[in-house]
Amino acid sequence: MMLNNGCLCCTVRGDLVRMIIELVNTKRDLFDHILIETTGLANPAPIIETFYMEEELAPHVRLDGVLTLVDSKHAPQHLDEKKPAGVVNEAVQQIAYADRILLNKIDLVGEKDLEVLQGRIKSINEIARMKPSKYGEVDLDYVLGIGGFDLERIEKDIMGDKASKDSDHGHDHVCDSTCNHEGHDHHHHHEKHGEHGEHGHQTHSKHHHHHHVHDSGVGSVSIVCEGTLDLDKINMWLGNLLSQNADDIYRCKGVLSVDGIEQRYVFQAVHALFEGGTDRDWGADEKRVNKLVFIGKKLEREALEKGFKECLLK
Ligand SMILES: Nc1nc2c(ncn2[C@@H]2O[C@H](COP(=O)(O)OP(=O)(O)OP(=O)(O)O)[C@@H](O)[C@H]2O)c(=O)[nH]1
Repeated sequence: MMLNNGCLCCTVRGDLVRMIIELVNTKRDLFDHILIETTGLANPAPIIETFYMEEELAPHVRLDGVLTLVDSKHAPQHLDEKKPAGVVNEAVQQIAYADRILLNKIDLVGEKDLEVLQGRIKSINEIARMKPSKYGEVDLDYVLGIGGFDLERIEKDIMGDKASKDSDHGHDHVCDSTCNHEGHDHHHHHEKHGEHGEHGHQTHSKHHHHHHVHDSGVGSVSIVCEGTLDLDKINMWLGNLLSQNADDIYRCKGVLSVDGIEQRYVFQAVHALFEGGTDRDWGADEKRVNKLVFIGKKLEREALEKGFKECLLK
């Protein structure tokens, strides 16, 4: 089925809803997944938002994830395309919203160029998993059943391999990204990254934080900080942050330790659309480490860290 109007926002939303409802009504039980392929120029946000804003869809379908197919050969030139002030180029945007990235046509680029490209992608979207491919050959599991919006998967998504690496290290720091220690304030720009997960964290050991800002102004900021949050303060801070920066915060995910709640509080948001709840209990000996990742435009790490830190119990 084809959506022909080629437009974004509300028009697509209406058409998309009608098309999905039609599929559900005519072919129910005949499909397991629906793949929506956008044009190369599409902003993924209105499509993602459709699944959260259109109540008609909720009983029938749920959004599994956003997969971005990158043409490794031509991506650099698209990422470099300059747009008028305030307009983010589409290639950057499609990477920023992705849960998974398929780095295709790797046979057409050298290893070095591929590494640089991976670094650039990671500087935009630090949490999307990336996989190189030729002719789009990839296990179906990589592209279906992503669970990019599932609250149960938040921790895995935001920490990836880091979760186990960090706990293996047994870090005993109270707070790493919001601490005021001198000398730990390093910024990564990931010019030479390998695969996701091989993030060089061992070398940065204790106090790492990330502040990735791409030329387009789109990047990721993560906060990893042990401590317990005041419920009212974190509620207020996160609520205000997401509503006041609704256009600029594309996606965010987090696991929080909140005073008076025995379970971990997990959340994810797409612009101002927020979804959160408790998941498992904190372990008796488990360090209560808060982890948040923001992907968006004009993110100010210092301000985010400061705001977050003010929500911690003194
Ligand atoms: N060398 C090489 N060629 C590829 C690979 N994947 C696809 N192609 C070729 O690239 C050409 C264009 O395909 P794509 O870039 O995938 O085109 P597309 O973006 O799907 O096209 P539209 O959906 O119509 O925009 C075709 O001839 C493919 O066979 C790859 O991994 N390596």
